[in-house]
Amino acid sequence: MNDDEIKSKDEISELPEESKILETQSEILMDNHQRIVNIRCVNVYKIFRQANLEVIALKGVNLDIYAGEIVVIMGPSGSGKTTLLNVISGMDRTSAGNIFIRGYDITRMNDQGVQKILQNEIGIVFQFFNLIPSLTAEGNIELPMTIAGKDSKFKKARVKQLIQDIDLKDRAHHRPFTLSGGEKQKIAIAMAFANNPTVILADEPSGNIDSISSENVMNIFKEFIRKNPNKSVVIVTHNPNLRKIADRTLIIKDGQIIRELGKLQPNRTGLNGKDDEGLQELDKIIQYKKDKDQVENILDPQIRYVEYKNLKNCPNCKSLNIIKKFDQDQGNFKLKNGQLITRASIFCQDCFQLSFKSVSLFDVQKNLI
Ligand SMILES: Nc1ncnc2c1ncn2[C@@H]1O[C@H](COP(=O)(O)OP(=O)(O)OP(=O)(O)O)[C@@H](O)[C@H]1O
Repeated sequence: MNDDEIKSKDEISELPEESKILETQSEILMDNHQRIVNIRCVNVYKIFRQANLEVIALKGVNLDIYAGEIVVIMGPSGSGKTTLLNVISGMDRTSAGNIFIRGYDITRMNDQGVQKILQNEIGIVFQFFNLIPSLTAEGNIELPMTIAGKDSKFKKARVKQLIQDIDLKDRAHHRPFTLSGGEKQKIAIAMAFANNPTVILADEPSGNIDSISSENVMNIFKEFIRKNPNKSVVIVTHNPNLRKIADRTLIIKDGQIIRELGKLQPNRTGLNGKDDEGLQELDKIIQYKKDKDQVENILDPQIRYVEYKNLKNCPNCKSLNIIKKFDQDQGNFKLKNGQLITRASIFCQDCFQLSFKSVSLFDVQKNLI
């Protein structure tokens, strides 16, 4: 069944006053190539403030997600992926910038308007499934429709269709604790589809399931877009396998989209193949962050001096009377030819010269005592 057959005109007229005004103001968004834009972020900022601490989680994100697309968002831990999904869904408010969902600017809506958009236009797949333990698979799938006020005849037909779509007929009456991770994830996806949203947002949908279930999840998303070419799926993940179904992959780092990768070519050797330049670059970024964290852990600011075996003498006067340490200033880690380069400083207690030497992370790890 094509999901568009389900959404009635009445549902649109149910939208609150404020969003109705916006609907008449904003036509369907199109880009320069006449593609329909289901999600548009314009210079989006999100700043978290806690006491004196300020974290800029999103720093001016601009993006368009088109109808018929599956877009994967990847990036190192803490780069802003979940924050981006949260502001797109309206679950969290932006600090600045605009977000349009199917033409509605949700940043200009009151909470009631955003809530309606969230109910009608957006389906969210959570990493930890978020199922109600006391309800059966069917009961969980029905829940978003009950919240949206759908009548029982509609709900019954829709649940039946969704259970069939996710191939879980024999588990329909089971409660979540009797289901596998993969089955729970399928139900979570059916819940996201329930109200026939324009946009599906999934946060690490393969995070807590095995690889076969992960393939199933990919197939469900692919099938959803094939049947509904006017809809979009956005997936945040660390799992490069999900790129297999992505039309585009956006790389986010430090709250900014820094790169866009296209569709994986079927003739390429594989996800980690030498020829997948973009993914290699992503690996480097993720590895860089991991290595940087690791170095920062080793270089505990409380421990000011670390011994570096390779440096025996002062480069200036060759004295052995030297103090060696790694420079821990922020920004002193660089990625060069795939190696994380940091800086060792050598202070000579005879000639009082301070010298520096670039060392790779490999050397740091090997030579630290
Ligand atoms: N509620 C919050 N209060 C304060 N800081 C937050 C909050 N939520 C996120 N952050 C910070 O914002 C930044 C981005 O976090 P976010 O969870 O979006 O990253 P992520 O890319 O999804 O990470 P991961 O891959 O580990 O899930 C991080 O520095 C995080 O600590």
